[in-house]
Amino acid sequence: MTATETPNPLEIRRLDASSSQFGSQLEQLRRQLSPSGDVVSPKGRELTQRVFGEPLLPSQVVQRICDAVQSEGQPALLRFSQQLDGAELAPGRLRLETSKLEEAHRAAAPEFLASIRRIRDNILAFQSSILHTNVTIRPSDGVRLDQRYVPLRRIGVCVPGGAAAYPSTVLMTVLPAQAAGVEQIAVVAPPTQFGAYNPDVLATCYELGVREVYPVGGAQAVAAMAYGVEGLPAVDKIVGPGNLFVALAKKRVYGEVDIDSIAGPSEVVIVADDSTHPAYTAADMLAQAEHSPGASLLVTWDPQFIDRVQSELELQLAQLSRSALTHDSLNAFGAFILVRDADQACEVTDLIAPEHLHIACRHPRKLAEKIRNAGATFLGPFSPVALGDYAAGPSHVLPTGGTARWAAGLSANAFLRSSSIIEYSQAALEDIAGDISNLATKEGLTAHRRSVEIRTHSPAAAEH
Ligand SMILES: NC(=O)c1ccc[n+]([C@@H]2O[C@H](COP(=O)([O-])OP(=O)(O)OC[C@H]3O[C@@H](n4cnc5c(N)ncnc54)[C@H](O)[C@@H]3O)[C@@H](O)[C@H]2O)c1
Ligand SMILES: N[C@H](CO)Cc1c[nH]c[nH+]1
Ligand SMILES: [Zn+2]
Repeated sequence: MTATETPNPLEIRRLDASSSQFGSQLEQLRRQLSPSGDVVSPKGRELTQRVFGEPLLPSQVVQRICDAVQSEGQPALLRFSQQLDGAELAPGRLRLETSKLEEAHRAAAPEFLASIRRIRDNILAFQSSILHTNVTIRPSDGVRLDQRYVPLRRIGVCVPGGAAAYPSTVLMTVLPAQAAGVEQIAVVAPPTQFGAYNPDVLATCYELGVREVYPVGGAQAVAAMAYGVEGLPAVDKIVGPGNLFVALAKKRVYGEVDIDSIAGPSEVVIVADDSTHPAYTAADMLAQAEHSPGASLLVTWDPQFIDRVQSELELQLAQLSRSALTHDSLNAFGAFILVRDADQACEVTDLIAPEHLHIACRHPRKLAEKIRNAGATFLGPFSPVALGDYAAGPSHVLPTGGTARWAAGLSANAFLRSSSIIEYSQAALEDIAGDISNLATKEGLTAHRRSVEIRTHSPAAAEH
């Protein structure tokens, strides 16, 4: 920016719960964050027009891409990588050579690798301790029931690479999978300096023992992992975050494969009062907005606190390396929400169902108990979201866009499939045979009834 240019003012929307328009304003905000919002930036619209020759919605773009990759395979994957990411990938070998990963690892700074190893230990300690374990019960004589957990065989991980590089996402996806015992892990990241060509991403993959890295991103990478293409065998489950196109593609391929959740653009609701420093709250809002896009919503019952945070935001923004992106993200997706009191703050938070909830007010744990819907909750002034993003142990891959109402964050348990085992003795079957007959008769399924009676009331049964 030159000295004569003035920056756009920071104009974060202000919502007031006492206003008659509050309901519709909040609804509009929720729609904007939702993955079914189907809203894309002007730049994105331009790209769509150029590639597809018409102004399609993101969901229509994703449908075109997934259909083409499913029917044509690798040629469609390469074509979209060229058209959307400007990448000229060779048809012969899609997967990055292991030597590239090894090189990045060798060149990595020892302090970086030391941090990766310490964080790995934190994540593995947490993820291993929450793993489901097999359950056996013997509710009566001759009856044994088991719930058995088996790791998935092969999974695919999306690592974003559009606006920032995410070695932390490699840690937060691969380690839970490894804690669960998954053997085959394929990582996809866009063919960019922030994605599959990022030395930190590659060094982290190598450090964790990942050897399958593919320089593809967006909906085309998700479709390739779901359907399988030459050089990239299909996976059983796709996990990891991404932009709207990645999120919509995961939604679309669900059923062909499993997915973790819709982990789209990052968001935080901060419930705060004057017991926390406004500089902390501003820093937390900026941290989320710098994901670009990233939504930062402050919910408070203290109007002066909002003004103090606004001043802090202006001060701190000027010092950030990603200042312009962060500024635009705050203007587009940020909000100050003034509520009546702590109870209304909980109601509003539950309606938004944010990916991250940071409660930075008095008695945070008490408030947390009143809120049902949040991907991950951070309590008190010294638990910023960045702690969970990078180091604490729970995965930072969390449900976004209101999906925390029903979805959970990624964890080692997401890589386990459960199945039940049922074993009865003849005497135990005889005990329950009458009930089965009654229900089977009601359903008119006489062959079902007979399959039990033949074991309990027949000459064959008498032989046992
Ligand atoms: N929820 C979480 O756990 C979590 C973790 C890390 C990051 N994030 C979020 O993930 C997002 C990552 O975004 P990103 O920018 O890095 O992108 P990304 O790497 O997820 O996707 C980039 C790809 O999208 C495709 N694409 C871009 N514009 C397109 C268009 N107009 N049409 C079709 N395809 C298009 C391109 O192929 C590109 O390679 C951020 O919003 C960040 O907040 C979320
Ligand atoms: N806040 C993102 C979604 O939870 C994760 C992340 C990675 N790096 C920094 N932050
Ligand atoms: Zn973050």
